Amino acid sequence: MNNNNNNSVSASFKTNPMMNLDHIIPLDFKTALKLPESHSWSTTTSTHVEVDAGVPVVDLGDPEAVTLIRGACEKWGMFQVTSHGVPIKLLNQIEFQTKRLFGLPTNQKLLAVRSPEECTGYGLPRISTFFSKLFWSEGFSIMGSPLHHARQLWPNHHFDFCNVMVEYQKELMGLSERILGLMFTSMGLTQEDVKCLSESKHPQALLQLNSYPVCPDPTRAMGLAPHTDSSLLTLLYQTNISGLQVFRENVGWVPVNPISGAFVVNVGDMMHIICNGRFKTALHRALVNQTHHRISIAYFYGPPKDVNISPSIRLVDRDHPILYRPVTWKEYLDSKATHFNKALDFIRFEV
Ligand SMILES: O=C(O)CCC(=O)C(=O)O
Ligand SMILES: [Fe+2]
Repeated sequence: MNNNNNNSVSASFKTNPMMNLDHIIPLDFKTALKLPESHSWSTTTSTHVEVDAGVPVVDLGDPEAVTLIRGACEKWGMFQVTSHGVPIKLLNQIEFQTKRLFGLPTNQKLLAVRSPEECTGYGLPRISTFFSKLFWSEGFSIMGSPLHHARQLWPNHHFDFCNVMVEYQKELMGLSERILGLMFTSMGLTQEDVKCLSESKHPQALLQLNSYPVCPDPTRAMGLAPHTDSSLLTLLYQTNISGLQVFRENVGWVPVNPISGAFVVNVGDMMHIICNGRFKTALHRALVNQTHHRISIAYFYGPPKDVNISPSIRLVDRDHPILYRPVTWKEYLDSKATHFNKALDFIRFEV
């Protein structure tokens, strides 16, 4: 990934006037025996419904995979994927390195804190700025090589961490492209129909390591508040501890139970725009628990920064009027950094 890409996304966060350090520096969770007022949410997080069928699981080796993907994206905006080809050894390595990072003492993690101007490094999730209460979580964001921050954490022992993070991003870029292709095929779109992406040389991606420490009062705490991802698609590896939930209209919050070695695939806002709303963008959140430290690893795959993204004309007709005006990912991220979950409304045509 080149530095240009890096700069363009960080610029979106740089211009966000709401950034302040309270919303960047996480609590020292280990010393908190009680949930502090600053982290106590009035909305209860314990309500969830059980549904007969959960988020669909798609085996990429299944001849029906394309059909299953379409159904899942239309109904849920999410599915879990197995037989994806990413080596289990790499998944174990990234889990190990992520736990190694978050297991460091707080004062050491703060050596790699993200500055208000940047989008990489250690800190609270960026969406914290939109809420008066703080999240029970911490994160570490990476674009390309994490060398700069990793060196601050481990001056002499950062090589394994960096190698695993770089290798993981390479693998997940390949898998993202493959799944994106299957999504387009499932809607009958060819390369020609999504030229803006197929001609592009520089897709952008961000790797986000998330940590949800053991929490003294999980029913009043929030790991990560409800949001949609701004990406084309997100590949989430949630290891074996549950906490992720997806919202379904007329149903409520549905737990997304971990499947060993599987990725959760989220349809992001950019994909929702390209397919003129046919695929849902997944509204999801993460809850915390009292017994297990949970980690997750999110890989956000997006379009090149300055290519106009708009609904494919193949998916626009009398029954499906065009929903969104063209927008670049750069523009959209700026808007999301100001309007958060309302950003799609700002580019939606009046009907
Ligand atoms: O930790 C999870 O399960 C969800 C993480 C997530 O949604 C994100 O990083 O955007
Ligand atoms: Fe997310």
